[in-house]
Amino acid sequence: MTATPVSSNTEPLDFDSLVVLLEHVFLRHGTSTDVARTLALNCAGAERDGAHSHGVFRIPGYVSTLKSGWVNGQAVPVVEDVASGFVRVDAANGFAQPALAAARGLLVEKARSAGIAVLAIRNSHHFAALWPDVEPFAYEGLVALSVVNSMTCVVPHGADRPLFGTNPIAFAAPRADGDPIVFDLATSAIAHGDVQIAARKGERLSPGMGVDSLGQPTQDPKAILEGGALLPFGGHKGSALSMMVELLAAALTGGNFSFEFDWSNHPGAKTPWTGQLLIVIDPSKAAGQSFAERSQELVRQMHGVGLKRLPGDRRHHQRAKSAAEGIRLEPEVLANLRELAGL
Ligand SMILES: NC(=O)C1=CN([C@@H]2O[C@H](COP(=O)(O)OP(=O)(O)OC[C@H]3O[C@@H](n4cnc5c(N)ncnc54)[C@H](OP(=O)(O)O)[C@@H]3O)[C@@H](O)[C@H]2O)C=CC1
Ligand SMILES: O=C(O)C1=NCCCC1
Repeated sequence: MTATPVSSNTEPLDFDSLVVLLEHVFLRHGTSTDVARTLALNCAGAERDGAHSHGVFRIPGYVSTLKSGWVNGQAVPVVEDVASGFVRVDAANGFAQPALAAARGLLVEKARSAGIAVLAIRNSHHFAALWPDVEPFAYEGLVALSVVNSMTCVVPHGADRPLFGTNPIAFAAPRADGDPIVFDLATSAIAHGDVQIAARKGERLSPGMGVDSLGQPTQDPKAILEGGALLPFGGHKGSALSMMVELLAAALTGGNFSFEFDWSNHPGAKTPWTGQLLIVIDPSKAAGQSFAERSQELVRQMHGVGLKRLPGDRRHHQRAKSAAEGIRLEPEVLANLRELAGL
């Protein structure tokens, strides 16, 4: 690894320098070089794209989790070729992204030959944004959908206690002109990371996002974090989607439901120990070569009815801005990263 020196002032960082800095942090806290590289690219990519709830904000959580012994930063995923359209990976109590990386080649090969392929990851920890897992498939002309479950903090619609995780769903599809169509959303009214950020900033949340420890509606993020819980987005509809994520990411993969793991013996552990499912489709097997044209037509029509912003537009705008101007971190955030990296 060639480390580009990272300055200690508030000058913006280029992407590669941020990746190297984060690699140092992961390596210093016991991950293998492959895992360090994979997680550093993922986390720096989120920061570059302005996905702040899953950018460098997450690094202290990764570090405390690695220190706690909850996750194996050196895990070597075990890939199983189980059927013509099915790949299974045991992440071996490691992170989900290296498990996806290990199975990716086989997954794409199967999707291209069978038209569709499923990747079931179990025994894995996902602490990141989900869009980086699906977006690259769309740049290769494939459609991808992924779900991952997290930790119990969401009250199912109509229930009175939390059970589900914040359980995101990410989708990516190619289009003829421009970047792929990508969305990535928590099935809770707000991601847990954004509640933490709001609590730190002393901001109040919009109504309908969470309840306090007595189950009463609250807009105070601290009340949600200290014994309270989140609500699903869209009432019974988001709740049904969150239930689906539990079924696909945990029951179908052999991973834990959000309520099944107990990290109480690992103080500092933050990463949910669950599962993840990916479905990859080769659209050329269905609609022929026309899919990207058809998705472009849909975008054209959406713009035609006055839509200014598609899901993913903000990220791509921020990505271009970061490429032109660099990635700006708060001085204390940068200082903390350098300290964690031992630089
Ligand atoms: N690993 C895990 O277990 C978990 C991870 N997460 C992650 O948290 C992140 C944040 O999730 P969440 O807070 O739900 O995301 P947001 O609500 O911020 O955004 C959800 C999606 O909607 C798009 N979007 C937002 N506002 C608009 C708008 N006004 N018009 C059009 N599109 C819009 C976003 O695009 P754009 O990105 O361009 O703004 C994005 O694709 C995700 O990356 C998710 O994967 C969440 C829960 C658990
Ligand atoms: O923001 C969230 O919600 C989560 N992100 C990472 C994993 C735990 C839940």
